[in-house]
Amino acid sequence: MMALVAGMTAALAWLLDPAIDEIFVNKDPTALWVVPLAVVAVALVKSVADYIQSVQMAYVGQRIVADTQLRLFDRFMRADLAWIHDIHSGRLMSAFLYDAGLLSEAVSKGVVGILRDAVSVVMLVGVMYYQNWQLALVASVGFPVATLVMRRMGRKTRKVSTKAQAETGTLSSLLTERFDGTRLIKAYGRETDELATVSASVERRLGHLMRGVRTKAATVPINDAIGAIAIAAAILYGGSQAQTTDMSFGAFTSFLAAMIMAYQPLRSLAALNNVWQEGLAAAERVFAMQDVEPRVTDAPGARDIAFDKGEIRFDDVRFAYNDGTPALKGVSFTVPAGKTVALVGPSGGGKSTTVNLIPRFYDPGAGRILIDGTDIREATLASLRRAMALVAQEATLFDDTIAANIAYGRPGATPAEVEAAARAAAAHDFIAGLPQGYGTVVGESGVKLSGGQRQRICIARAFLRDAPILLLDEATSALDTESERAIQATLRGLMKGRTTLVIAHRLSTIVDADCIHVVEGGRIAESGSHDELIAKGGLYARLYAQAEAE
Ligand SMILES: Nc1ncnc2c1ncn2[C@@H]1O[C@H](COP(=O)(O)OP(=O)(O)OP(=O)(O)O)[C@@H](O)[C@H]1O
Repeated sequence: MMALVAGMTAALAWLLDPAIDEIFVNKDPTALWVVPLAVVAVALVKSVADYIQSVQMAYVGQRIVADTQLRLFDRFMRADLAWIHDIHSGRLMSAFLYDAGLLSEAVSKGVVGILRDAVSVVMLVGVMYYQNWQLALVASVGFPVATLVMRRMGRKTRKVSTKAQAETGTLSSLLTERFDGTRLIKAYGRETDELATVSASVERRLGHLMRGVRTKAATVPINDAIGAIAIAAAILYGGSQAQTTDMSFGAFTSFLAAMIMAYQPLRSLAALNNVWQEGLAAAERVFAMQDVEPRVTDAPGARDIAFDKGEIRFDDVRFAYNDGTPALKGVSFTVPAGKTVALVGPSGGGKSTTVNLIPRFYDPGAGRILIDGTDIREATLASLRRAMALVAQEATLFDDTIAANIAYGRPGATPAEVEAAARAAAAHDFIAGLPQGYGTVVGESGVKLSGGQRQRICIARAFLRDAPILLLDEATSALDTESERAIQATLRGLMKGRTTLVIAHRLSTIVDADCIHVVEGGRIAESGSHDELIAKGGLYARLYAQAEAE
């Protein structure tokens, strides 16, 4: 298709020769009809080919965007938590939306356009050489200069585009955080300051983009100037030749037309080179993200293990986050099957870290974690995580129906099963009271529900998951005492018969636990039942007394 478009473009230029020589010089009456008809026919074929090519080009480009986005999303979903936390969400978003778009431009306009224009130029230059090779040689002096200009401009575009992308990442992070924190911003009256912060980033981005625009805008006029000089040289040389030799008027006009027509694709080649450079820079960034291999993966020879009892054993587990500061310095404890063990202790002691190691969100630096006597690294990630339900502090909901949110951990659950889980979580009554019942859409992150209602839906989700291990991360910390008591009752139902590891700040909620470990400074400082620990009069007793006083 590309060759057809280019061929037709060259054919139009070539047609000028017979047109002028036969019609105007020889006054041939047949040519008067044939040549215009040929022009129309050639133009028609070119138009149709142009249309098909445009659609094809756009499809190729958009397909690449879509495929890149899907590959990136798949990568992000499988990436390590540590990687996701290290990289700002804005960078992920801008790779997803901005870089993928640049890539598509580069392919749809860049690759295809560059090929098409290059073919056009070669064909038109062919016409020039065919008509008069000496003249063509004179006219070609502009090419090397134009190429040099293109290369310089391309490099500049690439540099500026990388800066603009970095700023796009910063801006999307800023925006996401500001939108999430609207309540905070309003409460502290910081709207004007936030506008200043965002506007600084928007202006910086505009600056980078404008530098790119100026480079791109300068490319074409510079090449035009070079082109004008080359055309002038051709006219000068051609004109002087015409005066001394027998070069026909038609041949010279055809030559000049080919030359002028060759400048159009040459101009766009220069512009396309910039698009291409931007695309290359975007491709580098996208591929760098795609190439990050997750470290938490199925070990070679990992098996699908059906953990049924769920006994959890930590065996001298040590762990440090990426920055190197140790978060766990040798933790050993056991959660017997079906029992409840609580982790308490001062903030930053390492409770959440301990819990995060069980589903292998991170892998320990040293030591082992065993479930039912098997090292969790011997199981596939899927089978390991199937054995547990997580009720986290944040009460994460997606903007979907209540039914879909409850069934998140068990897709394909029947409406009756969803309802049974909701009843067990004491959520059925409030859900039934909503106008759309289980079909109610909860809003972004569940904004349309109260904190307690969100928490109940998360508990219902865990009920439906029906896994032998239950990880509770301060599940009730966001609630008032009354809702907390109500939720505690439903949680007790959920914990029954399951191996439960619970993190709680409110010590009153874990008095019944079979065993309590006090985690401090990455170590277990004390262990025992509530009564034992109170009797001991150590850290737990002090924390408990403090909590009571509040
Ligand atoms: N993603 C992270 N990257 C680096 N360091 C971290 C990260 N998460 C936690 N830490 C550090 O690890 C230590 C243990 O944190 P952890 O969240 O496990 O404590 P915690 O006992 O759960 O605290 P809290 O009760 O306040 O939630 C802290 O010193 C914390 O600063």
